[in-house]
Amino acid sequence: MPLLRASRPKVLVPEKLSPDGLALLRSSLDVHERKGLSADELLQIIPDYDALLVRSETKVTATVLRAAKNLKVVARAGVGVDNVDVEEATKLGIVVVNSPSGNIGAAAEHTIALMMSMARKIPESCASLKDGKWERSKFVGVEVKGKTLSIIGLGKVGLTVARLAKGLGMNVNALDPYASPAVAASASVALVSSLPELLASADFLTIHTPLIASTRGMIAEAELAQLKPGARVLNVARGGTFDEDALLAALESGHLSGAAIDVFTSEPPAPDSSAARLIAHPRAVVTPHLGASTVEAQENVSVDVCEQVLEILQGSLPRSAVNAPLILPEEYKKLQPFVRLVEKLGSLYTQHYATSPGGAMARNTFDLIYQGELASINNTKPLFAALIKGLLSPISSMEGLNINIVNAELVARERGIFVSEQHSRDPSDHSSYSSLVTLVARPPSRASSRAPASDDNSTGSIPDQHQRIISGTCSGDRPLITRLGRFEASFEPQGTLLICENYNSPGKIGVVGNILGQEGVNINFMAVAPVSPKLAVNESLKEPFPTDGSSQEPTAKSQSLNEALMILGIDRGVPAHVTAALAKETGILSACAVTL
Ligand SMILES: NC(=O)C1=CN([C@@H]2O[C@H](COP(=O)(O)OP(=O)(O)OC[C@H]3O[C@@H](n4cnc5c(N)ncnc54)[C@H](O)[C@@H]3O)[C@@H](O)[C@H]2O)C=CC1
Ligand SMILES: O=C(O)C(=O)COP(=O)(O)O
Repeated sequence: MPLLRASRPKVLVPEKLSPDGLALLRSSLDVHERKGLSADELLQIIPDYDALLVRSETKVTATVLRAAKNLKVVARAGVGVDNVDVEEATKLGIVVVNSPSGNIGAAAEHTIALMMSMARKIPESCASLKDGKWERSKFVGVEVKGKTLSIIGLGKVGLTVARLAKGLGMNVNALDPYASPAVAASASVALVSSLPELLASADFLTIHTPLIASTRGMIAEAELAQLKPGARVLNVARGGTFDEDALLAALESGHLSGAAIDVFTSEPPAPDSSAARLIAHPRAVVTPHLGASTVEAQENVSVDVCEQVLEILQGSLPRSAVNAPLILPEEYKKLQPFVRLVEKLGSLYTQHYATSPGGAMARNTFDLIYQGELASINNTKPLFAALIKGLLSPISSMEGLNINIVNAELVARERGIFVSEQHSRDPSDHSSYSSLVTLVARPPSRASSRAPASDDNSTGSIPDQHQRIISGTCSGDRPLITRLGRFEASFEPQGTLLICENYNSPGKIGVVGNILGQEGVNINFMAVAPVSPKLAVNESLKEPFPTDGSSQEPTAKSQSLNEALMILGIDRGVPAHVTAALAKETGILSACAVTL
């Protein structure tokens, strides 16, 4: 049974986040806002937390992540994740999510605001006037209309800047190896194929790429020299894309008329650094990383990542995981209930077959068969991950095991679990259900005689009844178990369930009810699952019912149409001695409690 932590999951928020998102968390999580933590303090307290919510200031290093024993998610309330060691998070199975579009408009508008401020010398004329001066001739600017704005990186922010600049009457060209020509054309942006070509045409140059290997130091001395004398540059993306020494030199030499900078290599910049001298330069317009700092953007990103934190802590798919396989929104909608279902199949398997008394013989090779509409989904990685999580979480402490789409394959490999995923489009296989998922645990002899996770049985037909098989479907969003071993079932895999295999004769419900009553256990619902006629063993193998009142584990020979499963939803877990006592009752073959 999973080891549950007594307290509510804890979320650490070491930076200023909009309260709109945090309010979503407070009803189910403990939210601790701890602004101004030092790196050491963060390291000290991080082991306590299940989720960490950051903006750009907190450095989520490998050391922090390794110390974060309970951490399931790092949520970046913004776009850039360069302050998070995503590779280490991936290794540790920690999901990193961001808000890929919540602050795009804000960053683009800030870029335009800086461009206009620089063109019309707003900051310095404002400061002069506040200083009591009236210096009209000193602050003659330039117009942007008819000028060329050159954009490096025509992604979400770059494209929004392009559209705004077109509205100002600018000519816009862009360099981006991954930009769609159709999208660029629709925004009247001319795509150029080389950086020298882009630089040569720029009156204003702006960069909107992430800080990655190919963009670090991208605009250095040689590139600045290729700009027209008097050109102006902007950086609202990331410090480090421009070489700050070279930028300072180009301003000081007068080659550049201006630089507008929102982001710096080190934030806040060290007092004697080039960045600090850039900030002090009279022709630099600077802001302290304010691109995303609007009320609207902060609400957007806060709500976006807080929703994802909730989703992840509830075991659902995050919509914007940075370190997980991409899943299309329409697939997400279709897959989500099945992710829950498959996790339940795995957990039910482990608790019912692998860890229940008499079921200890572990099997590690599984078929996971998708039938019906589900068979047409190609990206089933979330389902695979859900299975691994379901199989393993009942036998691992929740603290130690943090399985998700990021690390599921690695964990499965390490544990020697092999899963062969099969897609069956044969309509006869899933009868009345629009989609059906079946988990088959292969018997050890067959499992060991084949290569792991290859795909024999590729037709998806269900193997024989001697295997441990669980099938399920979704009714709307509700998962439903439709088959458990030989039994045709229909129950929701939710809460604590007592599963008794018994001879289908009168009085069994009363016997079980009595024993549970003595333990003070309430029964919330009951379902009976008969043997499916299709799945019953050949009648010739059938043995007579025991007459001595003893009950035994069912063998292949004793399996018959006269057996049934009784599934009771109960209000608490039952100790092992109760299931043992139940299994000793006449006509009850086995009893097992599972928590799903
Ligand atoms: N100052 C601030 O407060 C904010 C800064 N940002 C930053 O803006 C940047 C852009 O964000 P988004 O537009 O959302 O990202 P995005 O991923 O939508 O776009 C980035 C674009 O850069 C292109 N790119 C990557 N490497 C390139 C290269 N070597 N040469 C040319 N193009 C290249 C990509 O193909 C992509 O189209 C990020 O660094 C982000 O962190 C975003 C929001 C606020
Ligand atoms: O979203 C981004 O990439 C940003 O740079 C915004 O940073 P911030 O959340 O304002 O610290």
